[in-house]
Amino acid sequence: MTEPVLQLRALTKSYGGLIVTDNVDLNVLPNEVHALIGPNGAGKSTLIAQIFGEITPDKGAVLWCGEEITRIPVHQRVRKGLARSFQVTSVLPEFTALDNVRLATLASASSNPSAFEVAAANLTATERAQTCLERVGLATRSNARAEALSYGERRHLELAMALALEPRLMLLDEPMAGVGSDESHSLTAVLRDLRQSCAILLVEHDMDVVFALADRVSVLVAGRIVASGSPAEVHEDHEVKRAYFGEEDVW
Ligand SMILES: Nc1ncnc2c1ncn2[C@@H]1O[C@H](COP(=O)(O)OP(=O)(O)OP(=O)(O)O)[C@@H](O)[C@H]1O
Repeated sequence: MTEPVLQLRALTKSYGGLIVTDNVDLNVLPNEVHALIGPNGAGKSTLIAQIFGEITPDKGAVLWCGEEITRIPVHQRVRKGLARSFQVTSVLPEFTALDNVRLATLASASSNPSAFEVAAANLTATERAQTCLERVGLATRSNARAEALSYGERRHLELAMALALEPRLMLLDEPMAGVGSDESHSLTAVLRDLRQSCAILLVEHDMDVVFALADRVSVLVAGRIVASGSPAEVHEDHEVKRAYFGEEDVW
């Protein structure tokens, strides 16, 4: 059986009396797109932050390829191959698209390099950055300053920056938020291509995107996973319809 790249075991997090993540079990297999859906306030972003290491869970475990990483810092997770798409605000506006991606590659570089390693890394970083920009369809914009890119192009740039880390799993929290329908189609195509390189845990409200991309879907309601399965199975799940959508089928 294929070993999951990521496993969550009974992950639990509360704020005061509010249980935001309630005994969550979830796994992501290599090269699958696993969508995490749920209504506003269900706890999706809090779960992603616990996986990435920005928030420490109260109980439970995060396993990376079978190894427990529940309490290790973010940068160590990144070195292991976990990436989170950068927010638009983390793009450096006065730097070119290429330099933004080159900088992202440094996050996975050695922390104490020799001069030879620095020179080699520089060359490799440029080549790697160019390849990443090509993968997301931004090759012709590599020398444009990030501030000159459209909002949709910047979202593509964030993906290129995450890809530069050569991740085994990419965490994407609402990558389509705020983009128009043309850009949404183009980002969907990019994500479909990316899964050849890595697994994706995708938080997304747009069900067309979820159905176009996901191999599996897990549904989070009030901090609990209420269903998990193929998109078709989840679509037919009565508890999902009741808890998430009311009785109406809005898909
Ligand atoms: N630091 C915090 N302190 C107190 N409550 C918090 C904190 N962070 C999140 N919450 C609460 O936890 C719940 C889940 O929030 P979260 O942002 O994870 O939900 P979400 O599913 O990502 O929502 P959305 O789809 O709207 O982004 C919400 O009720 C939120 O108000």
